[in-house]
Amino acid sequence: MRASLKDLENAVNQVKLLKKDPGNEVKLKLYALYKQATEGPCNMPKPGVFDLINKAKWEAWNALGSLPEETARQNYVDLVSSLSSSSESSSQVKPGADKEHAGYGTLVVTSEDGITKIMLNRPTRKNAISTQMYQEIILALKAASQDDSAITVLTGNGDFYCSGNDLTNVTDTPLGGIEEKAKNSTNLLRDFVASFIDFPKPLIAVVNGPAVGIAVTLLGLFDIVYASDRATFHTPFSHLGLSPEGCSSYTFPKIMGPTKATEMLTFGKKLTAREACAQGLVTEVFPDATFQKEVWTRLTAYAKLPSNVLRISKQVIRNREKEKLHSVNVEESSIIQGRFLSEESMNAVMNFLSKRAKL
Ligand SMILES: CCCC/C=C/CC(=O)SCCNC(=O)CCNC(=O)[C@H](O)C(C)(C)COP(=O)(O)OP(=O)(O)OC[C@H]1O[C@@H](n2cnc3c(N)ncnc32)[C@H](O)[C@@H]1OP(=O)(O)O
Repeated sequence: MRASLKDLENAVNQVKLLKKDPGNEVKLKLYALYKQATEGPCNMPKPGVFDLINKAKWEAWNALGSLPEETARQNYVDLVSSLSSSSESSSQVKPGADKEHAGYGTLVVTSEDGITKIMLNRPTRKNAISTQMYQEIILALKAASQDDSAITVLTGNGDFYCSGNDLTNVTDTPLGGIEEKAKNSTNLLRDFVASFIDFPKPLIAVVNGPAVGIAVTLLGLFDIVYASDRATFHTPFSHLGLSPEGCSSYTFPKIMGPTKATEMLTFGKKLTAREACAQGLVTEVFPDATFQKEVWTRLTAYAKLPSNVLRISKQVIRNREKEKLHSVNVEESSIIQGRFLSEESMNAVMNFLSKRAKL
């Protein structure tokens, strides 16, 4: 039986529920099949050469030629069905599933032995931070700040800690266009960073693998940073036409001195875990083979200390910097808003999306 309009509608809803991001190529295919199924052959003028995202969409749709609408509908439904079954059968590690907090799509949040663990859970995208993940981290930090755990840990699932901002975040441009997108992204970035500045209890980063971009800059706002010796620390802002964020323009020079900070933030020098430790960004490095065991043993012992005094000590150490950090965050966010709209930044993102560039 051929797929009906109702089947198409159901498949569109199913796409929103996929547990795994299907990747840009599949998303383009879905876009093209949907347009073909609902509007017939491509009827849009070809976008200009710099409008790379719309050009990619146009090309995908146009490539379907005169494929009949019913066939496109069927192909769309079949493609979604294959994505749904592979997403259901994918077995991601979900430690502590019995203590898991429900309601997160991009994170696994667990509380056990006085520790709330927020684990970035997009391992097939190297834990890149999607818009949804930014929002969920804000919510998870808010919940953790009010729960009865003594400490909170941020870590990554899979071989990466986090590959930074998800570069496909720019592709869902709202009706207000790219300016509105830049404004929304900047507001989200500002609120996201603010939730780290304001976090009231000890916040520990368990850096299980490479860290990129905003995942690195934020480390200056953590109270302890433990790293596997496999981890690397890379802030390729200039390569991406972007400026420093996460309060790093203030915290990095304080932590490592202005010249080392410049090598990282301006020139994109990638540090090994041992180099990052020597520069004070990382607290301690562990061999990867024993990383999880050693770190969790230590954290479990720390979490047994009286939780009120842990909060108070953190606040004594950090509070006098808070106002300054908020003003740095506002300033950095406003500068990066302009960078998002720059040709340098747009070209870098497009090069990544069209697979011409990788770090
Ligand atoms: C809204 C606030 C904005 C705040 C601004 C923040 C600034 C930053 O965070 S800048 C840093 C941005 N991040 C990057 O530039 C990293 C881009 N990724 C890479 O260069 C590479 O993927 C990697 C070096 C991280 C890993 O390379 P590797 O060969 O090991 O793996 P891949 O095959 O490339 O990755 C698997 C899969 O994941 C996708 N992916 C990885 N990182 C990102 C990302 N940051 N955004 C979007 N997608 C990412 C990658 O494309 C692969 O996808 P496919 O399987 O579909 O090819």
